[in-house]
Amino acid sequence: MITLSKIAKVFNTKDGEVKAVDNIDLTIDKGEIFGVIGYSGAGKSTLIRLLNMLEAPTSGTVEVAGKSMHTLSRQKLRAARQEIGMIFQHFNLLWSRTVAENIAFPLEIKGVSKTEQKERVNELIKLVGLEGRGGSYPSQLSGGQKQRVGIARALANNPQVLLCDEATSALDPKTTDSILDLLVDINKKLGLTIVLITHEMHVIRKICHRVAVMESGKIVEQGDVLDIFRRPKQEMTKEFVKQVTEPEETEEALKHLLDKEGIGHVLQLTFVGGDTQRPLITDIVRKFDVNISILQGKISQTQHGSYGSLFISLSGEEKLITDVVDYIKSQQVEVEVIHSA
Ligand SMILES: Nc1ncnc2c1ncn2[C@@H]1O[C@H](COP(=O)(O)OP(=O)(O)OP(=O)(O)O)[C@@H](O)[C@H]1O
Repeated sequence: MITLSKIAKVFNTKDGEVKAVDNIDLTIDKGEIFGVIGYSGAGKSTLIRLLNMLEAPTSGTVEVAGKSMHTLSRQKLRAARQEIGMIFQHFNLLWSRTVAENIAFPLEIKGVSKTEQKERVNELIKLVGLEGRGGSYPSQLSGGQKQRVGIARALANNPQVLLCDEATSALDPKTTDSILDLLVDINKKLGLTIVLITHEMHVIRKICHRVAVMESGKIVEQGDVLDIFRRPKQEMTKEFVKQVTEPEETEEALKHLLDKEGIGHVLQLTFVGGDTQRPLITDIVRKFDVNISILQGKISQTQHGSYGSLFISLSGEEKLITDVVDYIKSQQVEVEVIHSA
């Protein structure tokens, strides 16, 4: 659905050139929810804006839904953009228009008849769960409801691609989850390809199929979300994965435990997919003469299955500990000794 080849965007500023996007190649499949994660300044906004030509590339090519976006005339670009909806962090609604009028706006521009507009707006209001709010003004809505209007408006022209620019960053965690659920629902119902940018790994974990990690204008790592969780390679990726698997409290709690006398060996086990339901700890206790204490554990759900990490402490003879570690490895569960007694 989307192919970027050797795409670059250089801004000329008073202080010299800024390479916001630096020679990126990227392919996104039809029907996929693809996430781009990175810290502030990594180039995510510029990258997503290159997809609908809100930014023109300095070099490289952009293909979206079969069109070479970078070659289109202004008029053709306007038509091509109807295949690409976009939603924003601060919603970008028209404050003097009602919900229904906001959603109808792209249809008006396209010259759709009033009757058809009304029908389509009603469908969209239903799709995003805003029944009964068509006559309200944006100022009368909560943040989550405003984003629902943004989504309905972005879908008005039946696009093939939806771009989400930090769409949940202004929302509280519960509202974020309800908007993410809506995006998954729309992706499934309409087969829509979704590209989102975020600085929160929670967003990636919850809805994305694949993810690219961006740093200084480049993609430093990309892959299936579950694989990236299982084996992050780059330091930057490891940091983002930790946001979800080892939040600050876990780190603090572990630090506290590791400082204690007689904590023994501390192992971090990582389970993926069906592994999370296996009675591995029971197996270890039955097979080996060791004592196990469970220190911390967490299972997270991704679009492609579950992912969990468990911290345990083991006490027993040195040789036995090695045997336990080998046994865990033989069960295809990732294990790392993070503290030796
Ligand atoms: N219009 C512009 N003119 C000059 N420099 C720009 C422009 N837009 C972005 N940049 C620069 O390009 C780099 C990437 O910015 P970009 O906004 O794409 O990053 P980001 O990852 O989206 O960060 P944020 O989440 O903070 O927006 C930054 O160094 C930024 O200062």
